[in-house]
Amino acid sequence: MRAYGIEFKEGPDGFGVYASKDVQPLRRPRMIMKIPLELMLTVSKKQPWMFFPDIIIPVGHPIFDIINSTNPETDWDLRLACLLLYSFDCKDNFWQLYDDFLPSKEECTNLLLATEDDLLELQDEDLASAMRKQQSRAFEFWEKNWHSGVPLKIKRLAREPERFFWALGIAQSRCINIQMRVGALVQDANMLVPYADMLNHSPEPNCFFHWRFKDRMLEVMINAGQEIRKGEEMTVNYMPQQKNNMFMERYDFSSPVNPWDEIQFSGNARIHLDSFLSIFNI
Ligand SMILES: C[S@@+](CC[C@H](N)C(=O)[O-])C[C@H]1O[C@@H](n2cnc3c(N)ncnc32)[C@H](O)[C@@H]1O
Repeated sequence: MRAYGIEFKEGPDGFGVYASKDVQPLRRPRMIMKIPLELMLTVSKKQPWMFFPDIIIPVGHPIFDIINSTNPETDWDLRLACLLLYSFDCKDNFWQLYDDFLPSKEECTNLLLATEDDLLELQDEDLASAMRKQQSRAFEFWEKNWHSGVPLKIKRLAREPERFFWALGIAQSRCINIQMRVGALVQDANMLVPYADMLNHSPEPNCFFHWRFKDRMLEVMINAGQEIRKGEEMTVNYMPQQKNNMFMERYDFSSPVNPWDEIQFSGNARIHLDSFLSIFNI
C-alpha cells in the first residue's frame, strides 16, 4: 500500500486521515492512496456471487453455502461479514494484521452490540426499535448457521453471536459500494478497502471521493473542495442527504451539524434537532 501526502492518526473520531502537507483546492482529483486489489474484501451485490480478488473460497467450503443462503436483494452486509470472518481464519491473511487497526469488540460502539439498557438510554424509540430488528436479524442468521452441528471450520469463525455482530458492524460501517469489472462483466459490489476505510465523515467535507482501478491497484483519489492545511483532517460525506438516525444505525454516530436534521419553523428560523432536544434535556 502507498500513501501520498497523508498520514493516519488518532483523533477525536478514532483513526482518521490527515494531510501531511498543504493541499490546494484542485479541479482534478489527486491520488492519496494506492491499495493492491489483493488486500480488499469484495462481494458482488447480485448472484452469481463473486469474491474478489484474493480469497478464493475452496469449492464445497460450507461458508459458500451460507453466503449463498442470504437474500440477494438485501443481505450484502451478512455476506461481507462472513467473508471477513473467513479471511481472519485463513492462514497468513492480511486481515489478521489489519485487525490491529480495527476497533475491537470491546471498543466497538456499533449499536448492533448495544444492550437493551444502552438502547433505552438512546431515548429514541424509533432508533431503538430499528436496532432491535437489526439485532434479531443478525442473531437469527447466526443461530441458523452457527448451531452446534456445524463443522468446526464454520464454528470457529464465530463461536459467540457477539463475534458475528462485531463483523457485521465492521462490514456496515466500513464498506463502500463500487462497480467491479471481471472480464466483460461489470457488477456492483460491496468492498472493504483497508486504509481507505480510515476516512472519517463530515457533513461539510473538505474532500470528495474518486476511485480508479489501475494495474491491479485501487487508486483512491480525492478532490479537495477547499484548501487543506498540513495537519488538518481529510473528511468525506458518507451519505449525503441522510438524517442522523441513519448515521446512528449504520455508523454509530450522529452529527450536531447535519443539515438534514434541522427543524424548520415558519419564516427563516431554523434550529438543529440536537440543540432543540437538548433545550428539553433530552
Ligand atoms: C469508516 S470508519 C472511519 C475510521 C474510524 N474512525 C476508525 O477509527 O477506524 C467509520 C467509523 O468512524 C467513526 N466516525 C467517522 N466519522 C465520524 C464522525 N464525524 N463523528 C464521529 N465518529 C465518526 C464511526 O465510529 C464510524 O462508524
